[in-house]
Amino acid sequence: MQKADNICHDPVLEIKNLCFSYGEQQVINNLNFTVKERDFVGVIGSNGAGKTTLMRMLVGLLPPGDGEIRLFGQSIAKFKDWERIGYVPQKNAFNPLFPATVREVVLSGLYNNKHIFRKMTKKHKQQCDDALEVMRIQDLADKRIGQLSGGQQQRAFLARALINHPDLLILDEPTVGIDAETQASFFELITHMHKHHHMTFLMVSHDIEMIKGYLGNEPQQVNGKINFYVRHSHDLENCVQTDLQHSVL
Ligand SMILES: Nc1ncnc2c1ncn2[C@@H]1O[C@H](COP(=O)(O)OP(=O)(O)OP(=O)(O)O)[C@@H](O)[C@H]1O
Repeated sequence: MQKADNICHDPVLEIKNLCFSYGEQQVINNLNFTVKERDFVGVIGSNGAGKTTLMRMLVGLLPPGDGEIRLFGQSIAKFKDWERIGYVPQKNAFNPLFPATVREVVLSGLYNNKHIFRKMTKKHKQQCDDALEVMRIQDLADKRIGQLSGGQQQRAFLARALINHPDLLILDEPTVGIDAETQASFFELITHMHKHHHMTFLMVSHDIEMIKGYLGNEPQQVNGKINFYVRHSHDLENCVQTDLQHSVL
């Protein structure tokens, strides 16, 4: 295995003096935090602590309040490379009649708002097939998303987040509402990806045992009610990029 520590420590995300309020209610108060390439960050906190608010700011769905957010070295106000960030939002209960197929859900990950009417090319179709294959859900491609089990749906949403080969993957309580066994295998999948691919992870979870098991017992930082547990890239054995398609998940 090749060791190349020096290429693994660029900051992916820098948060400086960040504050955020909904009206009079202050939710995030003077948050400072840096995530470096290939770190795995677990975000733990009680209900209403502001975790989802923070994630939504980081993916550009909420305008940041006071302070600064930098993504891949660039101020979020100027940041345009949204393909570099994959996002699995909090799971919502699906109406089984929701008309989109798994393939359509995964393909929607290719388009940001500006390109929603972009024509689908052969390359896009191949990217979609690759993401379905990586998540081992090719056989579900033409099923309606609402017909899938909770665990299968989460694989579909993960495939959607991976379709652009993101450098940073943000997951907001990805296993909520899923049985314990499926949760454990989902977590195994994520940690396998962390160890074997050149990706940085930020994951909100209520599963303190799983977070501690992978990231250690003590949070690296506490901000208000939000605790950040971290496993740094330099704790991993190698920093070599691996193509998602060429490893067995
Ligand atoms: N759109 C909104 N408008 C006003 N207040 C909001 C809005 N979204 C969230 N809040 C409030 O902000 C606080 C933080 O909410 P947020 O969803 O970020 O917390 P959380 O840590 O993700 O909680 P949970 O663990 O329950 O998902 C809560 O008090 C919530 O009621």
